[in-house]
Amino acid sequence: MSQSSEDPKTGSCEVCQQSAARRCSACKLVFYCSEDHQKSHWKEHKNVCRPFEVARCAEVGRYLKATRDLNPSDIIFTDTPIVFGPKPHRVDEGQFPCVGCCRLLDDQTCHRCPGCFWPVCKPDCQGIKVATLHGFECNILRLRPPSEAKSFYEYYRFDVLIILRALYLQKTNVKKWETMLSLQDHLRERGPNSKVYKSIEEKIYLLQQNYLDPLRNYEKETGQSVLPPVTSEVIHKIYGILDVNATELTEDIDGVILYPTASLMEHNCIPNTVQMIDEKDNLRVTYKAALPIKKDEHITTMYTHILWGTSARRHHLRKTKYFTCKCKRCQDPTELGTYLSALKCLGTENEPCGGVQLPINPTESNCEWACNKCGIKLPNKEIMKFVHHLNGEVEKMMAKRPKVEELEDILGKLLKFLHPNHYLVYSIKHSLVQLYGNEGGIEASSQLLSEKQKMCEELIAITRRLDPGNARLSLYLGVLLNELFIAKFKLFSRNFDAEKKGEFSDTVKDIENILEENKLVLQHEIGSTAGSKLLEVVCQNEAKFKNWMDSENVNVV
Ligand SMILES: C[S@@+](CC[C@H](N)C(=O)[O-])C[C@H]1O[C@@H](n2cnc3c(N)ncnc32)[C@H](O)[C@@H]1O
Repeated sequence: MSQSSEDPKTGSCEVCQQSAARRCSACKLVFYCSEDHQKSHWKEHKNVCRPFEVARCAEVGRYLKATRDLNPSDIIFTDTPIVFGPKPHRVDEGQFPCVGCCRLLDDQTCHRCPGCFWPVCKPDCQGIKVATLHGFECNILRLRPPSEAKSFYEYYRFDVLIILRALYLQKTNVKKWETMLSLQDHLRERGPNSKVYKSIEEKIYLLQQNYLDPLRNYEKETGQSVLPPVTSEVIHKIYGILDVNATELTEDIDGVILYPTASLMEHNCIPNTVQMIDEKDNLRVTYKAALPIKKDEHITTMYTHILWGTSARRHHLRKTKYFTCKCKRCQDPTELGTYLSALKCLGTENEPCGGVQLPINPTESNCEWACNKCGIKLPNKEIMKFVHHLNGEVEKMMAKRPKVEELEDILGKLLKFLHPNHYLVYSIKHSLVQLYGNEGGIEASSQLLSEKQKMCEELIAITRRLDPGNARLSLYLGVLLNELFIAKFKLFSRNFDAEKKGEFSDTVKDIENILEENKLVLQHEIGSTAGSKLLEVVCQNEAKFKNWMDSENVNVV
């Protein structure tokens, strides 16, 4: 039941294996040679066919609802992109995308597309020639009249390219064009008085002046029709649709992808699906159940950052997706018992009482915070200002690839004010565990390894609570499990006494379980470069561990 990058038109009949052109219209994954064979196979196929339907409610609009019980790892659907391209937001400095494949580049003296001279990762980048990627827009970009020298980022406005790609759908795939226009655009919230409207107007002006007007002149001169006429309202709509629905790629590829079915999924801060994008299969996405999903339950995904605290997540969702989230995590001041946003209570006159400050009602913007021990209250504004300041300090530090001492220094400062599970503390500790024992080529002390092990275990516990189905944090968890393995294996091999082999069987089992769990967790990341690299490392570590066991003659049944 595998699908190739372009959905095949024929296959072999599920019943008689003859060549077949009739496809199941629900899942589009299986073929039949005749109606009779399709009908006779339905009793069996219905158990694996598309397990959801599109439903609608006043609160959320359209959403996906399970039509049968689903178990973790069950495939819910796969989707191919409607459109893919550079992010629709301006790049002002730093890295910029290759116009062929959106891989990030940082050297302005990079290779150039021979047609339009825009930056590419390599002269033969696959995307340059693909019509729906750079192929079509290249013809338009090269019509731009020579202009006075502008700075690199002012000239190469990567943010408008995705609109040209979307407009091209009118010519290449009317069905995709119509599907795109049927998606939620939130134009009401993005009206003329909004901040976003003004920035889109600026983009439309640029698009018109530099690309669409020269194109219209070209069409007049040659009598060819390249693109149907388009109004600025339609361009506003497309930007709205992209901002509300598109999936962002953030690793080494820096683009956005709009998928048809995935765009109908509802948000939840505890998502019950995992999204797997296959870079090697034309960015096909597969959604699998991450948690058990009962028939009639909503099938959900995550639009924001799972490691952000409630206030930051809700702010992001309000500003970019125009709704307020009311999920279980958002309503719980402790965020599922993780205390991810909690501050230490400084009590009165900076005399700590040992309690923690938590929002009284986190779904109410501007809610007061109160200590869970002494009850002292603080205004939301004060807390937000303080956390914002600390966040700035952390971002500044992380931008310069800090060393262990610098990370420990900022961690010490954060821990004076924040709960040890606070998300800023989590991010510093996540970096620290990767450096402990790996810096400077010096053999780590057993004390440092024990510290590393303890930190990994604490972070793993938080990660599991936040993301019980490994829907979003599998790479984070994979890194932690790998560092935990390193610490435990080093400590074990140091303390190992060949005379007392039997006493170590629990430790061996424990280490084997960590490796096994990590291989399962990283299955979710197999389509990403970082995930597949880490999986390779885990497999190498497993081989090292087995070799060591063999060399020491340790046999645990
Ligand atoms: C990607 S679209 C999802 C499909 C959309 N409901 C529709 O009818 O086209 C995102 C939009 O759905 C709505 N939405 C998604 N999750 C929601 C939630 N948990 N609560 C309220 N609205 C939600 C918001 O309007 C959001 O901007």
